[in-house]
Amino acid sequence: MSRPPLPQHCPTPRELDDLELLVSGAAAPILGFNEPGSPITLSLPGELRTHLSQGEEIELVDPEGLPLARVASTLRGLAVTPLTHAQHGPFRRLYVAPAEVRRQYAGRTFVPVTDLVTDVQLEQLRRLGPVVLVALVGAGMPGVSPVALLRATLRVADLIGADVVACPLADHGSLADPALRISVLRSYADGDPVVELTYGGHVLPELADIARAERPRPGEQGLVLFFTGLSGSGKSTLAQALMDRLLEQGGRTVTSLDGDVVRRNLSAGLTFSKEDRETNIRRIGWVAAEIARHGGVAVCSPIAPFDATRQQVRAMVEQAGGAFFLVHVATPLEECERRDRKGLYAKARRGEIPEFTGISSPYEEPFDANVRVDTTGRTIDDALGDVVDALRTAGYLDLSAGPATAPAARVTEPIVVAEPPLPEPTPPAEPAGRIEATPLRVLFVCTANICRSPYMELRSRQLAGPDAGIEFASAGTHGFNAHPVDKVMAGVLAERGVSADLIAGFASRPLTDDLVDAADLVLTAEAAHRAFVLEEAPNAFRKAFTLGQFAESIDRVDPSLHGAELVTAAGHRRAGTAEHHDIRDPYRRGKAAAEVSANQIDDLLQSVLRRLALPQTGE
Ligand SMILES: Nc1ncnc2c1ncn2[C@@H]1O[C@H](COP(=O)(O)OS(=O)(=O)O)[C@@H](OP(=O)(O)O)[C@H]1O
Ligand SMILES: Nc1ncnc2c1ncn2[C@@H]1O[C@H](COP(=O)(O)OP(=O)(O)O)[C@@H](O)[C@H]1O
Repeated sequence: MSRPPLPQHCPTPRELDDLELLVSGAAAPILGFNEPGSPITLSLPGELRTHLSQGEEIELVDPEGLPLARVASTLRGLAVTPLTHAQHGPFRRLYVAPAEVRRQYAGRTFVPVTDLVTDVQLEQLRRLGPVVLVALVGAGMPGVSPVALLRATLRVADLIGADVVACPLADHGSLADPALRISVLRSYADGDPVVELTYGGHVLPELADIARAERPRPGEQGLVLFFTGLSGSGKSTLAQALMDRLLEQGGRTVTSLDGDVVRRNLSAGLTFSKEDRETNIRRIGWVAAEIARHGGVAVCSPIAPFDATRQQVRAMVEQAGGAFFLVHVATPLEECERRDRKGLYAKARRGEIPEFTGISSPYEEPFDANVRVDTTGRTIDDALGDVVDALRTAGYLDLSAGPATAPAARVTEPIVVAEPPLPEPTPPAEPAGRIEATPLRVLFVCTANICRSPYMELRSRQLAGPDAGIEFASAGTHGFNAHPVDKVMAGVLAERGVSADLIAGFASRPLTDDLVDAADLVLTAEAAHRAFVLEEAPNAFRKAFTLGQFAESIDRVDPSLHGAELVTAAGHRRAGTAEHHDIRDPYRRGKAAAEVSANQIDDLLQSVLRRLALPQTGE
């Protein structure tokens, strides 16, 4: 008698990478999922957990349904029995198991690579002798896409006569990740040296084309504009108006995924149950992500009432390399019902339409919207202006010179879509009744301007408020143009109450002499950044400090001094830089590390901002 087929489960990309580590022996001594203290975990739906707990097996399949392994519950965790190996995918030949790597490359130095190699790193590699570059390509690990990392690492290997191995080590966002990384690398090196690359330098010119393709400017990156809100809130109207602007401007391919239209085509036959709504939104998300993957703009306007489903769409889009921009059309229910354009609210109130959003089915307000627009009592153009402004500030699209709101500029202003101007930091509104009219300009500096210095800048703006008489900006010694805040750090900022608009409006930039010149005070994360600033701009000597050093220095000067006077005084009584002043880089070290750095920064900002802010008149 044939046995009934095993229940199947398709793991997440991260879990699939972990499965490969387990099967290849790279994770040894970890042998299965969910072992105590191990970050290699598999999360399963309730019914499959029950199945396992009854001593039955389940089958893990890849997204195409190919069975990869069987899993059974044991005392240690979930044991894995491999079935088939993943056989396709770019550069598959480089995914060599540790035992084979040891056989081929014994005696070499092993160097993990997670990003495009820099000039400084190439020199380091040349000094190491014969090396094997281990490209860590697991989910969330490389700074570029896995295929780009492998293509780039092969080029570097050509330059120095090295070999390349792909290792699917993923980022689990866990405190156990560093230990796992060491252990996995040891399984390849087997006693041969493992050397980490130093941080810093400029991406090699030989890799410039890969860097360019991987890090498109916001004006070239695929973009999903997702309008969510109640029926009648104005989603379709605003989405359509925005589409028109995009089309009038030209230069991008634009696809509309309107709620009603999708319901008549892609999602025909679905009901308005929670389950069917989720299916509907995931379909929209899937199509939108594919559009973004190829650099297009998708404009979506379904109700999308559930936060979790919207998050799934965001993840799909970001996974495809696109940007996800959420517009909450926050017109209140009373206004939507007053409009009742299609007479549906009246029917819903009479009980003729079951599960009607806002009446008999929930709408979960987004907490992560890039912009929130209440259309009550406003013209369409006016409401659309909020969206256009937010898109420009975030650096995604500049439609501000479009014909609809600026008729005078219609014929005179050509618009370059591919390279939108970087958003200027918005100066705080002119404070009334201040002692000094010119604000103090503070520039924060770290390496890439995506993690520590954005945290310092945005948190300072929030803590100091608009009336402190201080302008905050940030830049990176090795910053790229227009990258958003690192996701983990953005989460910490949001949890600490920094507004979504502020976070979304951030765009990274490289440090320039002009930025240093324009600043009254330069505060860096580490002493190395301060040294970099001074190398480029030696005259900045008296105004450049590490944040910790500045906090210590201001304790030494007259406590009645504030603002620019305080900076001058501190410049003459500076504390030395000390290692304990440095704020360590939490990038890619998970949430806990980001919080440690954020706490350290918060402590320092508390004392620094209080002294920098000018006392209010009348105090
Ligand atoms: N029960 C119920 N609840 C909400 N809406 C209803 C319902 N039944 C029909 N309609 C009409 O369908 C439109 C919403 O479809 P969506 O696909 O956007 O909804 S969802 O995102 O799947 O929740 C919505 O259109 P919009 O007004 O454009 O939002 C309604 O016209
Ligand atoms: N400022 C505004 N922005 C958008 N729509 C508005 C505005 N003021 C009034 N409306 C009207 O509200 C209705 C919104 O309907 P629609 O765009 O179909 O909403 P939804 O797609 O969210 O169901 C339209 O009749 C539109 O003319």
